Amino acid sequence: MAGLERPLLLTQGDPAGIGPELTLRAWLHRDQGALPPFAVLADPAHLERVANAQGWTVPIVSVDAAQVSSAFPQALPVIPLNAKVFAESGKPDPAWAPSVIESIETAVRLVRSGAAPALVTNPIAKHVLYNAGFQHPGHTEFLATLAAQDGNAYHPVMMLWSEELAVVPVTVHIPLSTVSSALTTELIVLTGRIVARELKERFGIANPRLALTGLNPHAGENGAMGTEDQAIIAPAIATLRADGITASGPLPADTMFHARARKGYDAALAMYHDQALIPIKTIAFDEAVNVTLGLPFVRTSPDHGTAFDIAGQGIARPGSLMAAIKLAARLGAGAKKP
Ligand SMILES: NC(=O)C1=CN([C@@H]2O[C@H](COP(=O)(O)OP(=O)(O)OC[C@H]3O[C@@H](n4cnc5c(N)ncnc54)[C@H](O)[C@@H]3O)[C@@H](O)[C@H]2O)C=CC1
Ligand SMILES: NCC(=O)COP(=O)(O)O
Repeated sequence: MAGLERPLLLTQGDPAGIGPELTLRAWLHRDQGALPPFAVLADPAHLERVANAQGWTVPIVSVDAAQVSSAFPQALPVIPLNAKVFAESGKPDPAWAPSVIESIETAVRLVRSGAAPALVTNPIAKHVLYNAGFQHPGHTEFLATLAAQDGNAYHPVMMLWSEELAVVPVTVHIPLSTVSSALTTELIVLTGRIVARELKERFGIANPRLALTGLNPHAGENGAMGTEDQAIIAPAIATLRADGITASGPLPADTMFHARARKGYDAALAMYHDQALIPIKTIAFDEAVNVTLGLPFVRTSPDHGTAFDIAGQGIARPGSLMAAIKLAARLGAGAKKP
């Protein structure tokens, strides 16, 4: 792929999920998908077992970061983890949590050292990691913690992006019952500023148009169906506009995702996880990409999860992972080497 001088790094994800087989599939589809060179940080023996179980011919080669691009045309380059993995597809086990975490930490270290322009994370199952003591809600927050090792603070923003629609949940992995208390004008303004800045700088949209949902039915029906829309969201929109950002809303969430409405904005900021993710996964499940904004490096991921129900059956579709690889390459092409 033109413009990308360094290879991308993929993390292993949950080794019992569909990440390993999708990574193998992405490499097999590398030419027809016009994918740039990438390596995966994983246990090569585990990947070999997954490939053999499917009867797929995928040569796997252990490399260091400097050898990835030259190895990629002939074999799937793997940067080996210290942790060994004996996972069974479809059978999640917290025993593999150290390998999952090692893969993410190593990928971030390599990206920050300049060895790679971007990372693409394979899906992790949050509850499995929590059972092993993992303290972060998901990748998004963990990556911000790892980034902060440089002494700066980062507010990570989750954006699900596709050609058709981009959505941002302002609150992310919290119980629905706590959304109202977590939602503040400051949080919405901070999120909106990051989205506007990165749509401009990373996605090349000169004047990004943001549309903000309300929280309540009919965006609160003038306060009769809830007060957050007028008391919290409307002032945030006023502040964003005062910043010079094109922002509309609060809009009733039920009518802002149909095809005509989508033409009116570049990103929809929704107030909670499912309000944002249901429309994009309905419209573009096989193409949408999860991209983290607000970090000092590029990170993308497929929109789906570990899909333990189909892992190891060879039927998982690689479209979203391949889209994540392509978007990482596009955004990473502009990333400066430290
Ligand atoms: N970026 C990440 O690390 C993400 C991780 N997750 C994690 O994944 C786990 C499972 O989450 P679920 O809600 O069940 O969502 P999921 O996306 O894993 O699965 C939902 C449904 O979609 C199907 N599906 C998913 N990806 C597919 C693919 N590539 N091809 C064909 N079918 C596919 C599955 O078989 C399942 O029926 C959770 O523990 C969650 O934490 C979920 C979303 C993103
Ligand atoms: N539903 C999206 C999701 O769970 C992705 O989370 P993250 O692991 O990318 O933070």
